[in-house]
Parts: sequence; structure tokens; C-alpha cells
Amino acid sequence: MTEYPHQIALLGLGTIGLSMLAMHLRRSDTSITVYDPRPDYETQIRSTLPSLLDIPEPTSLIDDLIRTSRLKLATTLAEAIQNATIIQEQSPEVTTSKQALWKEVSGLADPDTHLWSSSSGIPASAQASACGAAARVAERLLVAHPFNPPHLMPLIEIVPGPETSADRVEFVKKYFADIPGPRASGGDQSAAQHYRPITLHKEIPGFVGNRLAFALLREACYLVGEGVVSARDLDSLVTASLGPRWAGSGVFESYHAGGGEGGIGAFLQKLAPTIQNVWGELGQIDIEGEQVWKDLVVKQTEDAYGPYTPETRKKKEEMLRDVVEMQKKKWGELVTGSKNEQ
Ligand SMILES: NC(=O)C1=CN([C@@H]2O[C@H](COP(=O)(O)OP(=O)(O)OC[C@H]3O[C@@H](n4cnc5c(N)ncnc54)[C@H](O)[C@@H]3O)[C@@H](O)[C@H]2O)C=CC1
Ligand SMILES: O=C(O)[C@@H](O)C(=O)[C@H](O)[C@@H](O)CO
Repeated sequence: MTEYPHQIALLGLGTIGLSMLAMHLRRSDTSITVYDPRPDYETQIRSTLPSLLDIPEPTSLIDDLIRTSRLKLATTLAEAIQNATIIQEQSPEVTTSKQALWKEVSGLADPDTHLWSSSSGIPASAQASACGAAARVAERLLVAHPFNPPHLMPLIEIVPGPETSADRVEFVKKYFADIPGPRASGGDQSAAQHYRPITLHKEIPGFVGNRLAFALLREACYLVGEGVVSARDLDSLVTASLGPRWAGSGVFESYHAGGGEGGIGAFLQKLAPTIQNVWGELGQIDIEGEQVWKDLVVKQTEDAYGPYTPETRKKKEEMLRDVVEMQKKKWGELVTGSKNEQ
């Protein structure tokens, strides 16, 4: 019996893969083998992982993790998934690429290995469709979709396929719920649960998180393209209203409160004409090809924020840590889902 009960193969060490690596290492019962066809991925790990694990440079962290077999760097896919109990992919968001990857994995991995995809919107059933029934990929594969960066962001959107077995879903929910959170920006770490898996009842392209995010993005792009508001002012409007509101109350709870004594039912009834008028006027823009709005959005965003530097990323991640720690320390009901927790 290995010292580490969870033997994880992480396939793809880009933006999400590196963040997932930091997240998995926060559990003490994991050994992670990583693989990426990119020849320089070890350099990327050595330069990025310490900061994701809140370890100041310089450090022997990576060599210590390798020496204790917590971290292994594979040079082939077969090496990476050998002995894996969990295989998680963070490869490019290309359906055919993920299909080919799972087909290759299914011929090499233990037939009982859990199979997780980090995809932003490609359903597990589509990813498994190139695999033969005998490999039983469809019953083992599910999407565990994170919001960037997964080493900080609590949501894990669990999207099983129609054939994914229920025990696989229960396993992944408990696995992520048990992962300790990052330190708060002040250095201390609250004990409360950090990760909040949400399981969808059925597959839909883009799942829920991105469908909501992309609906807002579409309208935001439309409004900038129409010259109604600048990109920076639209962002400021969001961080001065919807952002703070949604950090404490979601879409439906917020409007339930907005409806007064009658709750959301009264809200929908009272606001129906205005809401319907807006719904009928929402921007119907497309993203493919040359679009005037796209040039405006890109130019105004670049003019407003300049290049997204590591310093900016660090500052924004500190803000995210503080918001999530506030949720955990002061608003436990958000984390546990219990009502009006005292
Ligand atoms: N970037 C984001 O904000 C988020 C991305 N995702 C999803 O995570 C996945 C990865 O996205 P990113 O990390 O942004 O992409 P990325 O482009 O930063 O990293 C992808 C990595 O996969 C490697 N790769 C290519 N083919 C591979 C293969 N056959 N096997 C293993 N690795 C392979 C590449 O060398 C690269 O290092 C995508 O499915 C994406 O939709 C999910 C949530 C957020
Ligand atoms: O917003 C996020 O972090 C995730 O929901 C995503 O999936 C990414 O935005 C993705 O759409 C871009 O790769």
C-alpha cells in the first residue's frame, strides 16, 4: 500500500494545470505525477509553483517534493498514468484533442481509475465518444470545471455525463471538499471548508458558470460596441454593485431580497415590464470574424489596464483571497449552504 492513497496524474501543465498542482499538493495524502508534451514544463513548474503554494523564493520546494515522491515529472503519458488512481486533464480546449487523449489514456490506465476533465465547456460525453464501450470511460469520466485560479477559487463545477456512475460523482465531490484552502492574505488560514463543489443535473455546453459569465460578457461587449459606456466604467460599475452584492448573495437570493415582503415572486411580477423590455433589447452579437465591437473592447481594455503583469496578478489574487476568507469567516452559510447560520 503506497504512502499516498491518492495517486494523481495531471495531464497538461498550463495555466490551470499548474494551479491544480498547487491545489492537490495542499492535501497531505496525494502523490502527483505531471506530464505535458511541452519540453520546458519542468522550468515552468520550478518558476511558478512556489508562488502558487505561498512559498517565498528561493526554495528547495520542488526538489523536496520530488525527493519525497509527492511530485513526479513524467516524460511520457504512459509513465504519467502508471499506478494513477485519478487522472485529471488540463489540455487545450479542443474536443478532438481531448477525445484523442482519453482514447490513449483508456488503453493504458487501470480500468478503475477516476477520470476528470477541467474543460470549460466540453461535456464528458463528447470527450468520451471516441472511446470504445469496453474501456468504460463514459462511466468513469466527468468534468470538474474550475474557475481560474483553482488554487484559490472555491467553485468546482461537477458535470457528470449521462453514463457517469453516481459513486464517481460522490468521490469527486468529497475529494475537492476535503482540500484545505490557501492562506489568507494576512497569513492565517481559516479552518472552514474552502472548496464548494456544485453538481449539475445534466450536461449543457458551457455548463452553468460559463453560460452565466459569457451572457454577461456578451452584453458588456455589446454596450461598449454601441458606445453606451467605456470598458473601464463598465468594469467599475460591476465592482461597485453586482460584484459586492454577489459576493454575499447570489442572483436569486438578491432578487428575493429585492422583492420586499413578497420576495422574488413579487419582484418578478413588479418588474416584469421593465425586465421583458430589456430582455427583448439584449445585444445579439457574434464573436466570430471581424467585429467592430471587438476592436473597441480590446483597445479600451488595453488602454485601461495595460499589460497584465505578475504584480497585477498577485494584487488581484490577494483581493480574491480576502473576499473568499471573508465569506468563510463571516458568512459560513455561503460555504456550508445552511440557512441563516448563527
Ligand atoms: N484558462 C482558464 O481561465 C481556464 C481554463 N480551463 C480549461 O482548462 C483547460 C486548460 O486550459 P489552460 O490551462 O488555460 O490552457 P493552456 O494552454 O495554458 O495549457 C494547456 C497545456 O496542455 C498542454 N498539452 C497540449 N496537448 C496535450 C496533451 N495531449 N496532453 C497533455 N497536455 C497537453 C500544453 O502543452 C499546455 O501546457 C482547458 O480545457 C480550459 O478550457 C478551465 C477553467 C479556466
Ligand atoms: O472564468 C473562468 O475562470 C472559467 O469559468 C473558465 O472556464 C475560463 O474563463 C475559460 O472560459 C477560458 O479559458
